[in-house]
Amino acid sequence: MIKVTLAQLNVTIGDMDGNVRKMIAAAQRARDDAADLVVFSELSLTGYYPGDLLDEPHFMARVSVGFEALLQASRQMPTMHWVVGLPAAHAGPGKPLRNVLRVLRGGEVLLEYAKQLLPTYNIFNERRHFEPGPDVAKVLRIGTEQVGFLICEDGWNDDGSAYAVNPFDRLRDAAPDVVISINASPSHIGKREQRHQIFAAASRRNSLPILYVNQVGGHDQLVYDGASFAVEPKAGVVFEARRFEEDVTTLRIDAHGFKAADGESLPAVPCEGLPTMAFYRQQIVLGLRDYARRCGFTQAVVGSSGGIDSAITLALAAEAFGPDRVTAITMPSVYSSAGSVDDSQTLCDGLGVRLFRHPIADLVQGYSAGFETAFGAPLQGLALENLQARIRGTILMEYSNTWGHLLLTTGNKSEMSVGYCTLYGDTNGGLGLIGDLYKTEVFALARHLNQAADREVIPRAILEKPPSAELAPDQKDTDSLPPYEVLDEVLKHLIEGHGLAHEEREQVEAYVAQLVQQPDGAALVDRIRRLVARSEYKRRQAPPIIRVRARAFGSGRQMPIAAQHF
Ligand SMILES: Nc1ncnc2c1ncn2[C@@H]1O[C@H](COP(=O)(O)OP(=O)(O)OC[C@H]2O[C@@H]([n+]3cccc(C(=O)O)c3)[C@H](O)[C@@H]2O)[C@@H](O)[C@H]1O
Ligand SMILES: Nc1ncnc2c1ncn2[C@@H]1O[C@H](COP(=O)(O)OP(=O)(O)OP(=O)(O)O)[C@@H](O)[C@H]1O
Ligand SMILES: NC(=O)CC[C@H](N)C(=O)O
Repeated sequence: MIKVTLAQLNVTIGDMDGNVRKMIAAAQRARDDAADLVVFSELSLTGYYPGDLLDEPHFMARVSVGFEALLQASRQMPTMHWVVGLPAAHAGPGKPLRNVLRVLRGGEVLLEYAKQLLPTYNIFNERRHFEPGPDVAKVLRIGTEQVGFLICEDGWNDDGSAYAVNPFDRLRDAAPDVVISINASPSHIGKREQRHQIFAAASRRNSLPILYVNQVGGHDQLVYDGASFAVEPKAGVVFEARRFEEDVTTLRIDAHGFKAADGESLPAVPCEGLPTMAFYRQQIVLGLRDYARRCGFTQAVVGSSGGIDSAITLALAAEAFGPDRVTAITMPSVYSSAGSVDDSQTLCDGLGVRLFRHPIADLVQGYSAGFETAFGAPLQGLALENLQARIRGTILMEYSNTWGHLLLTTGNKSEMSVGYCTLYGDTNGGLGLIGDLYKTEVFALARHLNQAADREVIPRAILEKPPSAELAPDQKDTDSLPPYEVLDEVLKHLIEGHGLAHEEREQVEAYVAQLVQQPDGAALVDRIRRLVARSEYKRRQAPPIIRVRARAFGSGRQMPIAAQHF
């Protein structure tokens, strides 16, 4: 029997000093639990993923200093093994670095294993910096057990579908008693269940118990949900760590599998994860909190239109920062409905968020007059519509500059897909919270927030009004776009592809198949396809958004702009 402590930590990319402090604190807890080893996540020393910081000599010099500090700390706890992840120099041909795991004890490195399968798809880009490790299993005796090692993607090819190499093959030959897998696995809807399924299958096929340790926390657009777990060949997933939080937990491993630190059996792990909207909420709140914390923001500002997008953005910001740290600004123009101000007031009163009023009619008039004087033509049509959005965007940026608030942009995935937003206007901002949610999902999230709180967090008037940009008289989104129920299904078909879970994919494909049978249905799909392609330039200039789906705009969908898309 050995005791192992999984250290699911929220490390910060590049903060080697802070990460080492966190790792040492977790190791001390492991020592207090009399653990034989403490396991940290993939690239735990640097945080995942450092990107081109890996090319900076200063960065790698700080990695060396941090690693020395870990070695030094391991001398103070001489009987315990530390499993740490870091980038390490590679002397052979190819890239100068490898993504490695080292086992330390008493100030010595007992083993080094280099990641073999380097993900370079979707949001991952590891082959840009790392050379793959050789197809060799590394196993070490720790106490009574033989322990084998894997790093994240190494465990994702046991069905042989993605790479020529399957690291499980060599590992199975080496026949360890248990496998430690260190990971940095970002979450999106369905990801936890996908991990369980892949690792339960690999555990069964190879007859190997596996302990899977993930990092937790938000890093730019990605959120890591933690949810580290243990899986046994026969029983499947037998343990799960906390989700969206740090967790340092000690388990026992023996010939019969995993047990709690005191030898008791572990509570059952539910198969089902969080319902979709509860998941979105937690993912976004953690993503925002960590983004703001790491960038030094303690307050946020949002333009409040009385519409659903700004309402949900304000509600999530109030949850992440606390309502007293969030400012809303309502900026009515001559086209704004009375509801835009009144509903904003009701919303902000309910949230406990301060609402400022800054009408823009005079500014619009002043700009228009200046334009006409200078150029001899009036501002009209789309240019006049966009001017309102840009004046609002400028006021929000000036507020942000003056008081140091993070401006949250409110675009959802439906409008970002088709470019239904004004550049340098409502796209202004530092971070988008709902940019990976389709408009129909924004409504569903609002209903979820109300249900969960058992009150109208999002007032009924906001939930029930037809979406409108209110930039022209009696304007409705449906004047320019198909109803969101239709648009969203077509967009999922065009954008999400294999990122959709099986059931949702079937639903979407069936919907689109029947739509194209309708008169004008095929033309509508074509029109939407063109809108998506043509608005790539807007998405390239848009702020980062928090990813909740497998295929989010940003690094996960790298499309050319000046190109023929179909
Ligand atoms: N490929 C390309 N690369 C770089 N720039 C490109 C470009 N194609 C056009 N452009 C430029 O982009 C600009 C046009 O884009 P932009 O100024 O944004 O304006 P535009 O896309 O023409 O109009 C904004 C649309 O969004 C709608 N809207 C606005 C605000 C809020 C909401 C809402 O409900 O949320 C909806 C509005 O009703 C209108 O349909 C022009 O300067 C054009 O030259
Ligand atoms: N009258 C307004 N006062 C303050 N901000 C506004 C106003 N109108 C628009 N905005 C800002 O611009 C964003 C885009 O708003 P718009 O109403 O044009 O479209 P939307 O995508 O339907 O958003 P929402 O559902 O929040 O209304 C809003 O979310 C809000 O941040
Ligand atoms: N860091 C990694 O290797 C992550 C890749 C892996 N397939 C995941 O998303 O979990």
